[in-house]
Amino acid sequence: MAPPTIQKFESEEQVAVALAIYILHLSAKFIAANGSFSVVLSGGTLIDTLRKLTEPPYVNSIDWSKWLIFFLDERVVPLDHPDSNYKLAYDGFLSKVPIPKSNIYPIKEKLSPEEAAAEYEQRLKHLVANNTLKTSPTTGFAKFDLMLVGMGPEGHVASLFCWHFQRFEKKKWVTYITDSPKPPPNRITFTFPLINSASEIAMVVTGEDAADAVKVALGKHAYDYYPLPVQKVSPEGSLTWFLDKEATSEL
Ligand SMILES: O=C(O)[C@H](O)[C@@H](O)[C@H](O)[C@H](O)COP(=O)(O)O
Repeated sequence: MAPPTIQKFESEEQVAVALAIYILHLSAKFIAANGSFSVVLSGGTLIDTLRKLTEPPYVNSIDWSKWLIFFLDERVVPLDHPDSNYKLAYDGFLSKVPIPKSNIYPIKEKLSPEEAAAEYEQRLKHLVANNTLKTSPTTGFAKFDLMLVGMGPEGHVASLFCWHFQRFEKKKWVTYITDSPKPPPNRITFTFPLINSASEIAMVVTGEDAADAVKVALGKHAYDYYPLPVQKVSPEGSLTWFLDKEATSEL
């Protein structure tokens, strides 16, 4: 992988603008090349940081009909539950842009975490088989155009946490956790091999809660210790960090 691009901004507002411009360009590039743009969303504060995309001039400059939306991790709750990442994304972003409903891929309800993970993985494999999604020629995993990844204060990404075995998964595309240290406990999550097969990953990290983990991941001692989950994000394509001043305050 090429070294990551690290973009630091004075404020979260500036991160939101820069992220909108970055996504706008990628959307145009991938749609011109393939006729579609596959985007994977995290939960958390990322959804609010996408708000500029729902406003002029960005909202009118994107061919939303070509977007495909997936979820990097999801809480195993009904889709209208306050803990649902789908609900968070729908209320804060998806309901404000004209992406066709059939292009949005939430988890299936009323399944156990294990069943929900297996079902999502099967659906992704089906979308690869019918050429809706691309495949990485090197890994054989699905190759998403863009993953928008947030980071927790202790360095987790997706629902891949420190001291939990899911972060070591090598074969599955999607796995599950029933004792997530961040509530709620039942979740499904993309695995690192699937995450790292992506063309583009944006690590979007704002706020002072993230400063310690940013220092570990990007500071001069980054490789002296056992890596945080965020340090395992290393895509075949490009990795771009979007950071505000608070998140970089310990660097
Ligand atoms: O289910 C979730 O909570 C998320 O998908 C999770 O992986 C999130 O991206 C990070 O925890 C960062 O969250 P914050 O941006 O809110 O700190």
